[in-house]
Amino acid sequence: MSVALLWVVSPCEVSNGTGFLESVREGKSFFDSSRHRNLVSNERINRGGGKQTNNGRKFSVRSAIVATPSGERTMTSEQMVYDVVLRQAALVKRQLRSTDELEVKPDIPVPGNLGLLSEAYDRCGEVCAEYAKTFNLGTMLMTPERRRAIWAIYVWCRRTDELVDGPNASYITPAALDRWEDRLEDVFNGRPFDMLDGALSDTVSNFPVDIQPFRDMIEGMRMDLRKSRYKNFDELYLYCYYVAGTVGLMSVPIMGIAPESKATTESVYNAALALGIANQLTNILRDVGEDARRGRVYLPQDELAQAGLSDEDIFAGRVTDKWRIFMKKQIHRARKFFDDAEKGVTELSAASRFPVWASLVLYRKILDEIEANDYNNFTRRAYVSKSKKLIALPIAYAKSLVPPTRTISLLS
Ligand SMILES: CC(C)=CCC/C(C)=C/CC/C(C)=C/CC/C(C)=C/[C@@H]1[C@@H](COP(=O)(O)OP(=O)(O)O)[C@]1(C)CC/C=C(\C)CC/C=C(\C)CCC=C(C)C
Ligand SMILES: [Mn+2]
Repeated sequence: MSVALLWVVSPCEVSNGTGFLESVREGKSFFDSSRHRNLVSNERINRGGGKQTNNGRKFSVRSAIVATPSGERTMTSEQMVYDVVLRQAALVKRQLRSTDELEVKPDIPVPGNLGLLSEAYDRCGEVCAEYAKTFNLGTMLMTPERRRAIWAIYVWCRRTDELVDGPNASYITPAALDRWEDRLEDVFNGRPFDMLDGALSDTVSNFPVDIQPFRDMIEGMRMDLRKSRYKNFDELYLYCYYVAGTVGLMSVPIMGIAPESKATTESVYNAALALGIANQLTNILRDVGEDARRGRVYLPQDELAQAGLSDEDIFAGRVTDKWRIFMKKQIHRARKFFDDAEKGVTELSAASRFPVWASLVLYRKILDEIEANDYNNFTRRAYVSKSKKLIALPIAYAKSLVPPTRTISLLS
């Protein structure tokens, strides 16, 4: 049945006594206030209006963890995450290889609802334009169907991130995140709660997007609530997958792999995953000081200790030689993930390559800026100036014109 139709009389709205118009109003009010407003109407998720499950949490990559009787894991985070990559790649392979050939189902023209759906997408576009200007500009080259689908996913990710990072973060509990996950299930079942969810419902009914990366992003937010230290890189990798690698897996089914590409689907998904990991590692390296002021240290504890450093050094914010050597290694690792990602961007459909190259080139430059700041990421925020962005964008555009590999790829 049409998403738009279910949207009007959705069981969750009925059971909550909230009507369609109220949901729409929620979506609208979302745009009324300025940058640091509450992106999610937390009312419903906070007050427990959502469906309850018998056993609390349901699925996530955690369920794929193989544990010994003593509770130890027998797989690395990378192996666990690879299962999700294979699952998403298989879903896409079952459909057509490229969304160029993918039949985008037309919205069922229910009078009055078509306009609402397109209004919902427009609102997603507005959020995207406000929060991610350069990226939004890049999406302008994509086909309208893909562009609006990416907007809808962007908005869901942004709202999810805002739950733990936004103005209402201190009220967010694991139970609230469970309800946000129930709401996600409703989105995938064609029962969106508000108009922004409605756009996502429509997107996931048109493109071969698996729900698992979405669930996993919520799992990353749970992790942020319960954890402020990471024992080693394996633990950090899992966190980075949850909050950012997932974005790569959500985006590729929309962006599409070029029909002429001979790269394997898995290799493209691996590259997408790598870009998410690279971005998040960069984000962590940029925000060391800011995170420390919130009592958080994302850097692997064992690597800090090996470098002769501890949390105290980070809280004190001293840029010492030990710190510089440590940071050089961390930056080197992040760059390797960017290198892995680069191998896959060229395989994407032509119009999708530019926004990805643009975001890759600009995010990667943050690492150069950390170096230029002599590794002071305690009190100086590394950022890419407008002029540097202006120089980088034509380079990204030129890269996007390089056609995909035409021979069977050996990309891992
Ligand atoms: C073309 C493109 C970049 C598409 C992605 C669009 C999209 C759906 C973005 C969602 C981003 C988002 C809101 C994620 C929520 C979690 C989060 C905030 C992660 C951090 C992003 C940086 O944001 P910011 O600097 O604002 O962080 P603060 O919250 O302020 O701390 C992340 C670091 C991760 C973002 C991850 C990506 C953009 C992954 C991109 C990967 C692809 C698009 C796959 C490309 C395909 C190949 C084959 C390489
Ligand atoms: Mn954030």
